[in-house]
Amino acid sequence: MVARVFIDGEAGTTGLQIRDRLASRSDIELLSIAEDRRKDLKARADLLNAADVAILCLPDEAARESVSLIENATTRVIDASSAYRVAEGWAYGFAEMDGSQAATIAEAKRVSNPGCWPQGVIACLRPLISGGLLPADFPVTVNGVSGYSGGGKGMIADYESQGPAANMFAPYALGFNHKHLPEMTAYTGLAAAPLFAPAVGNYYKGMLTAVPLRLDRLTEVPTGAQLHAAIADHFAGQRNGFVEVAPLGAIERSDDLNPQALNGTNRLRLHVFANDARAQALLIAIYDNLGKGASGAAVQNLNLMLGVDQTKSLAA
Ligand SMILES: NC(=O)C1=CN([C@@H]2O[C@H](COP(=O)(O)OP(=O)(O)OC[C@H]3O[C@@H](n4cnc5c(N)ncnc54)[C@H](OP(=O)(O)O)[C@@H]3O)[C@@H](O)[C@H]2O)C=CC1
Ligand SMILES: CC(=O)N[C@@H](CCC(=O)OP(=O)(O)O)C(=O)O
Repeated sequence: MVARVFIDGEAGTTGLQIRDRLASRSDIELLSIAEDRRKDLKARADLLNAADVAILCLPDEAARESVSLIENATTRVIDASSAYRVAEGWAYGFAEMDGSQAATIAEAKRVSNPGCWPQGVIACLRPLISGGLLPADFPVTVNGVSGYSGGGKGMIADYESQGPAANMFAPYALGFNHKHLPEMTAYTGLAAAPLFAPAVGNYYKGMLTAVPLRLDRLTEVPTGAQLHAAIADHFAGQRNGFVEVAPLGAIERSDDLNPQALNGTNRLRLHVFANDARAQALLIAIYDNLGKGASGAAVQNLNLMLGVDQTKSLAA
């Protein structure tokens, strides 16, 4: 069967990348909107209702509008915005998050694609909190750097107009109220929001999240080997998953800790570093903010929903 897919927001950064990934697929018919009617409610409503799956690559408010325009019971939705990440009735589209999440996504009518930042943080912390190595009320700080494409067309234009003169490393969200905090908190299993201090680098795409841990606060201090084993075990059972765990403390190539190392792929790689004598550890995740952080994850979720037994190449 050929599935009809409409990408609402197909001219944006995420939408274009999804289009590129689906263009050569013979099992998918892409429904496209005329350039001059991209924001026309009637034209969007017609295509949203004609689609088997609608992928929303829009600002939050426009994504909510698209959902409200769907009048039939058959159109399934993948929303790339942050409108529905912790909403009732929506499956969170991080397939490797738990053993059962891929099946939940496969059955869902409404899937919310994760934000780019939370996936790395959830991948690092969820196994440790659910495995009892860290308590839910552990005081967590998250740092990270993203390429400027994370800010969409507006930020891309801004950085590209400045070129090398643009800020190399610009911390932001300094009111500590970033829009990803609710999903980061909910799916890590933390009792309260972490202190999240992200930054944008002067490069196009690629992301690194870092969670430093002061373990000396705990009565039972896990070793680096125990932290690493809990994370590695958590992801060991993935079927066709894209999360990989580097050996404990391993930096095998100089490029391993480069935020751009997995650009152009749907992979997400985790690293654990530790000093047991000091009871300190650092958890790092590396991935492409436009790959596993957005378009790659959306295509992975689409494949699950369509029952495509995906190979690495289908999402990457
Ligand atoms: N970039 C990233 O790394 C990630 C982005 N996301 C999320 O995905 C969504 C899309 O982001 P991104 O692609 O970066 O954003 P862009 O700004 O690059 O693209 C958004 C697109 O939506 C279009 N649009 C805006 N309002 C409407 C409307 N009312 N009707 C129809 N089209 C509309 C815009 O039109 P126009 O071209 O005229 O501006 C634009 O083409 C956002 O919610 C974003 O937060 C999620 C994960 C990562
Ligand atoms: C560098 C940069 O600005 N990144 C964006 C996140 C991109 C993303 O994941 O967006 P959604 O949650 O809307 O899907 C930000 O921090 O707001």
